[in-house]
Amino acid sequence: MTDTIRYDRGADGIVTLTLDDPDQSANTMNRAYAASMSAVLDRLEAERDELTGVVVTSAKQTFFAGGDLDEMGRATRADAPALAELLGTIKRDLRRLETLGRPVVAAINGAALGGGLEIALACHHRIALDAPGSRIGLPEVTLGLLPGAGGVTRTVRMLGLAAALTTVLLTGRRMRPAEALAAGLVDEVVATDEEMLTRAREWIAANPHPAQPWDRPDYRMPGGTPASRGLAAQLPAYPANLRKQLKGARLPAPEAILATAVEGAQVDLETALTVETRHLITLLTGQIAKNMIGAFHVDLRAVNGGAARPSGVEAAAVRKVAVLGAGMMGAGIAYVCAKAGLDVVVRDVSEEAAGRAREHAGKLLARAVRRGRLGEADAQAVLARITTTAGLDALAGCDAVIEAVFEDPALKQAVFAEVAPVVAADALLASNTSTLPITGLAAQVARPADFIGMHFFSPVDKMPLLEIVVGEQTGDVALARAFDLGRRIGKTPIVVNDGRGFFTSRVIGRFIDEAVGMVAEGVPAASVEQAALQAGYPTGPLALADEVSLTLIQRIRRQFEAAGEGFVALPSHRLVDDMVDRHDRPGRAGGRGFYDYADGARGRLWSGLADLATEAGRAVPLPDLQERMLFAEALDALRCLDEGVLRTETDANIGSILGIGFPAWTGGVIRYVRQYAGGPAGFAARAADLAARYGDRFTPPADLAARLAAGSPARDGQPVGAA
Ligand SMILES: NC(=O)c1ccc[n+]([C@@H]2O[C@H](COP(=O)([O-])OP(=O)(O)OC[C@H]3O[C@@H](n4cnc5c(N)ncnc54)[C@H](O)[C@@H]3O)[C@@H](O)[C@H]2O)c1
Repeated sequence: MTDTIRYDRGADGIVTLTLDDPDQSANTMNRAYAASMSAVLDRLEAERDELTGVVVTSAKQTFFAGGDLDEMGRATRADAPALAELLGTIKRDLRRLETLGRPVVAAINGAALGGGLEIALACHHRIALDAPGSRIGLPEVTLGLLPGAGGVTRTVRMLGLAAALTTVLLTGRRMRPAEALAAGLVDEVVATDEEMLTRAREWIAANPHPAQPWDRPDYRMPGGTPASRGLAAQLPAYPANLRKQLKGARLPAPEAILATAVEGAQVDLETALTVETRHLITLLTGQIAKNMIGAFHVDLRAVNGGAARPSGVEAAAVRKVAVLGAGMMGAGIAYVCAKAGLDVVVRDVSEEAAGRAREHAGKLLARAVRRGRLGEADAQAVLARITTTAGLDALAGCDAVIEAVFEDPALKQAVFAEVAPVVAADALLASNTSTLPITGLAAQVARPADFIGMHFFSPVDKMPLLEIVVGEQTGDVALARAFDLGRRIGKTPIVVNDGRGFFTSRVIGRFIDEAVGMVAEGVPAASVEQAALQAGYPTGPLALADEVSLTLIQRIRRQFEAAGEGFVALPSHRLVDDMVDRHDRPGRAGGRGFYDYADGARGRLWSGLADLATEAGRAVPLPDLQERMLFAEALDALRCLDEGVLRTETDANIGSILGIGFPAWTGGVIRYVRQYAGGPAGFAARAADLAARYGDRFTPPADLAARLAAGSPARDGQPVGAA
């Protein structure tokens, strides 16, 4: 088997273990690692008397990437014994390392996430290099897993139960080295490689006989053990607090992490490590970890790697961006572009209006400086890259235009006509419209091949998705350029074909329609909101509708109706009209919508809602409430695939989770169809059942099961949304 760890013993008796898997771009906890680590430990133990200490470091850009997700993502119940054995070997060797009787220092030269940090936790001292992009943490929970190479066991013993759970294990936070230091995960942060190795040697010299805290006779768990009086009094509240944090959603990984931590804190270290393995294997062989690994490891890598970028197309890199409109979106787009090192010129109707983009950037930058994420000089440099104007001259030389004026086709066309003669002759022309078809907008533009949709999400600095919309005349160079620009500013770009609302705005509309429709039927609004949160949606649909604004929802629907194009009247339309036209409840910005708002904060659901329903207090079972929302979106996503709006399932899955809050446990909207109990056929049967009860919009595509049959994964878990 490949040797993945180099062993070098210096004249000073210090052994440097260099993690360097020759077959992979990053080190992972695969079988080759396990075999190499066993061999290394045999040798360390044999040479112990001649050794001064050990430094563990890596030859890769990242220190160590973590578990072998490709293998873990395929695990079935039949693989459980082999997995348990592999985990057992990995943990036994890390235990041998920390009980070697010689000082062991982790020289963390890059990202140490998951397995990487778990190796470092088995060292006596951790020094992290403050490398750009370096992140430290245990993000397993975000993949539906738990840290199973000692990560739960050691963080609980190092930080205490409460701190380990709330700062590291349940958040899955990927921390910068300075944050990891503050959280107590590393002991030192240094600026250079040399300093890291010097400090490692110094620490070894000063600590010839170290032991892990938990191996010392006087060890006390920080914050007490579950048996101690203080913690015992708080423990019964933990599951309830977790439920509250998850807004009632039943997610197996956080629950398993809590169980592992509490159980492990009550037993000796060896037993705790076994408890961890047992819980990890349950998660690994279940469906939800597969869904999440599929989305956040496989799909995300494919999308960011350029699966949708036209291959072999050369596209000149964008250097100077014109942003038209300094509203909420324009200001956000200007900020992310400047932050990525691009020059930005923001134009609005007046100097004052345009200036809001700089104010917005100034606020975000000041916050980043306050939080220690950015130096003052760097912040000033970002701000200096943003120029604002009401004129045209400053736009000269821009090689991309991103338009974010009001959602009005005539206005959008007018601003493009104004700026096109001023910017570079081959500048990319992009609109951030959220619903208007790109082909229609391009019709009035001089260079339709360079025209494209770049649909950002609010707030732009936080939301990772970019939906690139290809119009009928959009050329491959424009697509490649938009894609490269998206990656340059740190976004995950999916690529879709044109259509009203494209993919994301259209499908999220079905979620809101279905929820509002249930309120119109007489389902209590609070039940609808709670059902969505328990299904794993990050926000209730009625709160979301208020956020979007009911006036906008009404306007978009009327545009759609006017355009014909297969418009279907829905029960929700009447309710939205009632809210806006008769009761003056336009949504959050207007201070009143489904909720009341005071001083910008969301208050209670409006008490008048029940009076607008056709029936009082309609009882719909919880699984139906949840699946009406999930299915409404999934069925429309399938239609998007049929109509060619969506080009790939991968884009659908990533776009649905990152853009419109489709529950992450599903692994994305099409994976939801595939992994539903009984596979696509089971999904189709349940859709037919919903159609019989609630309306034709749930009728599944006739050949769904056959169409999705290829590559359909075996299903061996239960959907949690209906729990
Ligand atoms: N709000 C969202 O969540 C969201 C999300 C994605 C896309 N969008 C789309 O982004 C666009 C802008 O939305 P927003 O929420 O930022 O709107 P906004 O109302 O906050 O800002 C629009 C800005 O455009 C400016 N403007 C108007 N006419 C102009 C002109 N002739 N030249 C230059 N600037 C002009 C206005 O002064 C205003 O500052 C819309 O097309 C919208 O559909 C919005």
